[in-house]
Amino acid sequence: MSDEFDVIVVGAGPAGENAAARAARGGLSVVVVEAELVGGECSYWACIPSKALLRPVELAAEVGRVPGLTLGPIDVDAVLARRDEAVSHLDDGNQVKWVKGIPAEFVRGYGRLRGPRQVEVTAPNGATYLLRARHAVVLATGSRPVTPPIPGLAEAAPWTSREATSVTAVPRRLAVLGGGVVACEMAQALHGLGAEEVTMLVRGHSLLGRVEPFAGELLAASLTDAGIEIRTGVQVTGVERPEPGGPVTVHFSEGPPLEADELLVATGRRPATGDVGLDTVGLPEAGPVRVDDSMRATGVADGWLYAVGDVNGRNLLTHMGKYQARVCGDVIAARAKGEPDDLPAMRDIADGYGAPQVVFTDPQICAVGRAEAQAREEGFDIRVIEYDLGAVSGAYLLGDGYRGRAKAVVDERRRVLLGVTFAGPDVAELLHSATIAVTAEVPLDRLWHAVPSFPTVSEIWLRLLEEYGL
Ligand SMILES: Cc1cc2nc3c(=O)[nH]c(=O)nc-3n(C[C@H](O)[C@H](O)[C@H](O)COP(=O)(O)OP(=O)(O)OC[C@H]3O[C@@H](n4cnc5c(N)ncnc54)[C@H](O)[C@@H]3O)c2cc1C
Ligand SMILES: NC(=O)c1ccc[n+]([C@@H]2O[C@H](COP(=O)([O-])OP(=O)(O)OC[C@H]3O[C@@H](n4cnc5c(N)ncnc54)[C@H](O)[C@@H]3O)[C@@H](O)[C@H]2O)c1
Repeated sequence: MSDEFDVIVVGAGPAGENAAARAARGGLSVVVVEAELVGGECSYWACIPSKALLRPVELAAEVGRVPGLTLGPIDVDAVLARRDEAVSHLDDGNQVKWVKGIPAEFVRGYGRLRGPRQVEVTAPNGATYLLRARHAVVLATGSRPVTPPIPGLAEAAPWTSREATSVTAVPRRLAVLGGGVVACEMAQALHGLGAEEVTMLVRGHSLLGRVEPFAGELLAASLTDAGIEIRTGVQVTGVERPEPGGPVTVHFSEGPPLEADELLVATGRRPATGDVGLDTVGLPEAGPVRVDDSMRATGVADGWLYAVGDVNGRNLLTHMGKYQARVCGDVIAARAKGEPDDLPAMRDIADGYGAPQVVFTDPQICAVGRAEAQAREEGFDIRVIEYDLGAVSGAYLLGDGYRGRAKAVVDERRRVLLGVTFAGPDVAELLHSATIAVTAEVPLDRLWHAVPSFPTVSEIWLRLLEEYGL
């Protein structure tokens, strides 16, 4: 194998894979370096297994809302077996084949920058060798979970999202530290799969900090109704697990301690930059790799370094990492060939709009664009419209007691949408309509002519526009 390529991609999660594919499509030679499994966190320990665990729980909740259907107990072994299928039994053979077919060279090993355009790879057997890039190096190393510095926490061997998504025996008593996306999704999944006592320990006063407050409230009500305990405003002061594999005890600044069989720590993630040689190219070793809208790292002479996905800290979401990667691969190819590098598709615009995100709980929480508070902070002249999703015929027909709500933030000056949030069962597929409306800045008077079918949940669009006065 040659040691020189047009492009070196470090990290083969969804972002790295897509950057490599686009650069190769542009005619460049590419090598992909991956330390663990091609497909990254998303494929094996994050998006895919978590959704495989949540789906039966969500479906069970839906069945419970439709009179005439009787729900049997969930066959947990079958659910775990399907999860194992979904993560290809942690075998990335097919993904490696895919990378080779891009075409790209693939090497298994840990990559570190070693000065401009150079990456040192440490192979699984410990051998090291150097790769050189003629045009660009793309860092796509993802992120790692954060463990807060709580006395005794690290020693208590808590679960991260990896252990939670690869669960083989559901614990009877589960404590969950955090109130964000991972905490909510995994609390609901594991509770639905048999964890009898699930206690969420939330530092703040609401779930899902960044979304519209009503969405977090609806989700909290649903989790509580299902039997999950949510303790808000708690401060964890210490954790103990005297016997490895034995019960874990969580201590608080106030009130009695909590004993559980496992403790899941879901307190955010940080970009995986600690040990990738950023110091050798004059960048800070910690924190995200700052990039411009062509995904090129700022502060690097000659502009040969790029960063896509979680590692640049823009939006820690698979679809956003893949989008950035498409921009990045195309820009690198254009620059390498001396072609125009500023075509409309060659800049990251979507991250600035407010990335679309679905939280796959029951109810699902979907949002795109700016929430009301953010729009106000940014000084927009806004009007807010809200509507009860349960009052839409299509939603009513989905089941009894459908609880949901929608909210839209309108830029009054231009009469376009700045942001939309849906919370309710089965609303995930609605989100893309909102993403199009927000991204394309469709005037409300034009949106009025996008007639939703009857009786679908999409009629929420009609109701929101009527609320606005159309
Ligand atoms: C539990 C959970 C559920 C999630 N669910 C969703 C979801 O439903 N939808 C969604 O959009 N997002 C979800 N996310 C977020 C999503 O997983 C990430 O945004 C996504 O994986 C980021 O992709 P990436 O390619 O940047 O990084 P990763 O997927 O983390 O991949 C990075 C790759 O780089 C490799 N690597 C790291 N350092 C090196 C090195 N020095 N040399 C060689 N290789 C290296 C790693 O081994 C890894 O394979 C979830 C996250 C978690 C934790
Ligand atoms: N469906 C999805 O799209 C999906 C699912 C899971 C994860 N993700 C992505 O993965 C990333 C990581 O998710 P996450 O839930 O770990 O992070 P998060 O940022 O969503 O939530 C972190 C939570 O931990 C709390 N917290 C932080 N430090 C704490 C401390 N010291 N003590 C107590 N609580 C503390 C925060 O208040 C917050 O509630 C997110 O950015 C998310 O976008 C996406």
